[in-house]
Amino acid sequence: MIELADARRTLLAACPSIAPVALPVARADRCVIVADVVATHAVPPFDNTSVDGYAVQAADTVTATQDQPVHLDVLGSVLAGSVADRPVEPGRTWKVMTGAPLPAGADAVVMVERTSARAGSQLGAAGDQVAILAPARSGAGIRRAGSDVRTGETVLAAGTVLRPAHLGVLGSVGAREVLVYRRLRVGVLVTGDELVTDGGELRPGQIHESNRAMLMALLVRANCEPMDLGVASDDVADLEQRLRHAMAACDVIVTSGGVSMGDSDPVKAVLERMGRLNWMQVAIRPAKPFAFGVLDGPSAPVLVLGLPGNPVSSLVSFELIARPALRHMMGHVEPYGPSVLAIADEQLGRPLADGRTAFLRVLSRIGPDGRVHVRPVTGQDSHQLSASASADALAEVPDDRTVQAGEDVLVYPLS
Ligand SMILES: Nc1nc2c(c(=O)[nH]1)N[C@H]1C(S)=C(S)[C@@H](COP(=O)(O)OP(=O)(O)OC[C@H]3O[C@@H](n4cnc5c(N)ncnc54)[C@H](O)[C@@H]3O)O[C@H]1N2
Ligand code: MOO
Repeated sequence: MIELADARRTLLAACPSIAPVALPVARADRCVIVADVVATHAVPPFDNTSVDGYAVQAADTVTATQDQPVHLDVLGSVLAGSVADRPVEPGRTWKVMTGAPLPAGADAVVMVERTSARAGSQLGAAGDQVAILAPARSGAGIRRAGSDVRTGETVLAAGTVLRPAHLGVLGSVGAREVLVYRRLRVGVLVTGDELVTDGGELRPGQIHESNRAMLMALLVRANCEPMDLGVASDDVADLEQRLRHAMAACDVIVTSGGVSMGDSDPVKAVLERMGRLNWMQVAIRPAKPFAFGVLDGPSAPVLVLGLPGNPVSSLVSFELIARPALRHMMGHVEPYGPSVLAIADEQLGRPLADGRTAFLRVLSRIGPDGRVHVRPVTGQDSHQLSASASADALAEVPDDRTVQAGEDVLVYPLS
């Protein structure tokens, strides 16, 4: 058996690289950017007002009180998107709306609530007078040019995993497209003669298929574009035909089933004929068997990831081995998910010492101490998917020990 860390290292080293692509900003969420993004202009591009109010010279307002307001002549109104056509001079003011350019000559904006003109009032035409009820500090109510982003500043560094606010930042500096590692197109092929996909009556020996929808959803959550390759029967010709079709359309093919020691595993037979595959026995429970290889696709190399068929094994294999490889190909500097040091609320035992690190499915909660607490779900066998579905994390329990209630344990949130 091979340790998980070694299996992951070997796999990551074998992953083909993917050419970057320029995506419209609105379609780039969760992608990793390839190069630094440098602002070609300042944000905001000009001094502007942060409130609805009156742009003034602060010196004019020093004596203003509720009882003895300062009266200023209104030059007109400036809306966001328009510009004042003359400066503010002593005794004068422009009514300004949030985001409007600060008129020249003004050094403060008095909120409309601190004037005799209440919010929503129409007062703001040239010739009106407004009463200022409180003094304004110089600089109040003003957002300076470049106070968010300076010209020439690196707003996003290469390697950033884009989140919604980053897309906003790209918009704010005028970027329409961004160079990213693109989402991988990943074909999902489940295998097994016993699998029924149409929800119909089960004949003796048959079971309903469960892994395809699960793996496709896991891929979406990993920011990939899954492609359903259907269910291959244990017929070699059918399988080969499906795989060849997939190689033309996909960057990666994920298979489920047929990677253990079974006599008639067609996946093994076909993949071995198409390229060199690495068959691994990873020292983890579940998800021991795993296969991978790089096939010569018609236009580019195609990575094949062979997950075990047992549904829980498939899930755990994806989380611990396949997803890091996909993330690596999509430019993630940190391909592995986050871990949390949690407290075991119950004993996290293992049925037998078999040289494999157990990844028990656990349910987490935040305790009154503010820390993450976990307890195992009931049903830890690799066919007991319904039990695992109620878990939200994997707890790592080394082969040679049991984690006692109250002890710390490393956990990995599930997708
Ligand atoms: N002699 C040995 N036998 C097994 C070993 C071993 O080391 N020596 N390893 C076991 C482990 S661990 C696992 S995990 C499984 C992996 O088996 P395969 O990847 O070859 O998967 P299959 O044999 O095709 O299926 C296993 C099991 O899962 C069911 N299955 C498969 N695909 C689906 C699906 N899409 N939906 C629902 N259920 C599925 C299948 O019917 C089998 O019951 O091997 C052990 N054996
Ligand atoms: O690795 Mo298997 O997943 O133990 O059942």
